[in-house]
Amino acid sequence: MAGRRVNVNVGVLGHIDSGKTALARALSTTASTAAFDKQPQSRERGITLDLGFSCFSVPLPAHLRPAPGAGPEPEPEPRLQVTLVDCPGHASLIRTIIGGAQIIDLMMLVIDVTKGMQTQSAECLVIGQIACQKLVVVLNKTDLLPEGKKQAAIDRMTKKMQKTLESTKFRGAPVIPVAAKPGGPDAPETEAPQGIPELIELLTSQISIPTRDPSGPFLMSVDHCFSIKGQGTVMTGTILSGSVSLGDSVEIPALKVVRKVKSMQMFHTPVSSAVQGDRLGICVTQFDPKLLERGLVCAPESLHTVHAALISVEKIPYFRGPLQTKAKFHITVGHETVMGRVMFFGPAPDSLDREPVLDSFDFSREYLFQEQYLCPGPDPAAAHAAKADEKAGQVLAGRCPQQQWALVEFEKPVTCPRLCLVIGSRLDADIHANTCRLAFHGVLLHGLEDRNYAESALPTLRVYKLKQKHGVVERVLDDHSVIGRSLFKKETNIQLFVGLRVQLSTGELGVIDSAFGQSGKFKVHVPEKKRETPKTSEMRRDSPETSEMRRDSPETGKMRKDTPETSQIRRDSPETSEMLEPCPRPDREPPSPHAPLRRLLRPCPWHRQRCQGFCGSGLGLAGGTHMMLHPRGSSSTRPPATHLSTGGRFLGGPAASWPGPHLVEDAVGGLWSRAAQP
Ligand SMILES: Nc1nc2c(ncn2[C@@H]2O[C@H](COP(=O)(O)OP(=O)(O)OP(=O)(O)O)[C@@H](O)[C@H]2O)c(=O)[nH]1
Repeated sequence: MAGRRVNVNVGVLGHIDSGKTALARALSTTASTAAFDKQPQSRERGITLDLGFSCFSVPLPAHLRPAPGAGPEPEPEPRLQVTLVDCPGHASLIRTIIGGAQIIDLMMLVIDVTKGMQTQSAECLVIGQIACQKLVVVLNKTDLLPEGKKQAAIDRMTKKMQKTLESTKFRGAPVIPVAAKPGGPDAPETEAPQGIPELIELLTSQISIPTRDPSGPFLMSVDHCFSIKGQGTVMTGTILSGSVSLGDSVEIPALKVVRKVKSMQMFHTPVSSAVQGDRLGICVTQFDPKLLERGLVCAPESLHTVHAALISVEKIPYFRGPLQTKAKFHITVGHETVMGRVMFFGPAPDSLDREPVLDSFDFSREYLFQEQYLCPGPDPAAAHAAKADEKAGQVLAGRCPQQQWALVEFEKPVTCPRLCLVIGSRLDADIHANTCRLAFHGVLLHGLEDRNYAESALPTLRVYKLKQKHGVVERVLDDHSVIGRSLFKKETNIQLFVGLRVQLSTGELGVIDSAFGQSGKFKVHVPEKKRETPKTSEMRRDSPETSEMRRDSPETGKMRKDTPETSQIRRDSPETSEMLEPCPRPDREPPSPHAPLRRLLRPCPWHRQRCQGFCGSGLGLAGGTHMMLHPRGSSSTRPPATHLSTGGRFLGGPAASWPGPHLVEDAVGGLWSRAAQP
């Protein structure tokens, strides 16, 4: 058995034909069964079709040796084994590239020096940013540069690459020139590669050994599977977590098959155990290799097969266009890529600034449904996204939350570990279009294993839509109460809304106290003392100004139906944000926030058939108002817009910040509505 070597995985990524395989070949001393385009199809087509693995080893550099006295006694001649993961460059093989990038510790981005950054080099850089911590840029084919101008051309390209990296997390990464196969394909094999010792020196200086953890469940990503006569079936791959020893039982979860480990090898050398980060071949018996091309092998029952997942999501800035709810993407989860449909959602408005949590999903929190992923900054997609959500009434006052999530529903179940990387892409996009096909990335926070998750799990997901409607203050009863109307129909059971918050256009917050009469009117309690003003009567429903506005404004009617205009107004109104603050009403606790509302929610159009209203939109309260139609800063002499908002729970501004002293006639409502239960 071989002694332990320190193994690191270095990915070789780049545009097609940049010379990745030639470079891996020039660097390697040992090839695995799947290296250097050994597949007959690869040779026929002259391109890499699958991940290729090969390795070289060097004396363990001083900076990687444990300090004297720290850790176990070092071996007499410890070595660093660098496993090269040669990824395909062809655009159609991006899912293989994504799979390869997830098992590497350092990425070599190979650039054809005569061409510079090309489309797939850029995609590889994006993948590297998501999956990898360190980068070395290799400028290949320097032999093709004219002799007299070689150095100047290399310097120019080095500068260009450094500039490209400036806006990435790899800022300041080293750039090195080489010629992996001087003279090209027709050059004699005796033609020595150039710059390889320098590259090896650079790589060893850049490598840092990630903390390897032998504890935790064993998980290995398998990239090749083949049989050896008289021995059994060999699965080769990289250990993603835990460790494995001879005689252990391992499961192939996609097939629900458990087998015992008969023998193991690392680059042709038998070993008795292996840990996280090691490149390994596991031999088992009685398993047909045709059943598994690539996938996962794990400790029995340590992985889950999921039909949908809740993921933390981040848009890839280079992806053009919006990320829309209901859109389908190619979703890569670990080493599997399947089609999936997404629904985006963000934090409730009162927790926009919460720090992102990337290791769990909190079902006890409330979330805000989003028509689209919200982009910060001057991204063109940002404006688009904001508009769509504005239309849908999902306005966060122009703010972008710290974290956004998505529910991904897979077209077929995927087997994956918890907290694994997820990448969403548009692999059907034209590969010649020179655009980034990678749309978003994230972490799988919670997998939904039940096939009937729509009925069993989704109702516990508290995703809401923000809705609003306008109402009218009909008359003032006393300093602390008013009678409102036009929020409810005659037949509505107003009792269900008692305790919900309303906000007046002048800023006072109130709470629905009770029904008033039989015609859908209601009594509002306003804790803050309102100021009597002659304006009150002027602003009554029967004031000519008011009725005129009502008649003439088509928007008014539309607002009542929660149309785009409604949210437009929310955004333009200074009061909007106040509606979203916690409500001061220490003397009275809100009722159970959502239970009474559920009956009144209508199903989300998306889930109508699926889960009978999983993210159903709520109904708004209150009727329309002419005041709402005046944008902020309007020169109109009319009073400011009036808001009467209600919520599934109390949302309002602290008492000290309540603005206006007036109680006015008209109102706008808002509702932070709860997803309906089926
Ligand atoms: N002149 C010259 N040609 C090179 C060099 N390196 C590679 N090539 C040639 O470039 C072509 C592509 O090389 P590969 O190593 O197959 O490129 P690749 O990036 O692995 O290709 P894919 O994996 O299919 O994307 C081959 O014809 C190589 O002989 C080099 O340093 N100089």
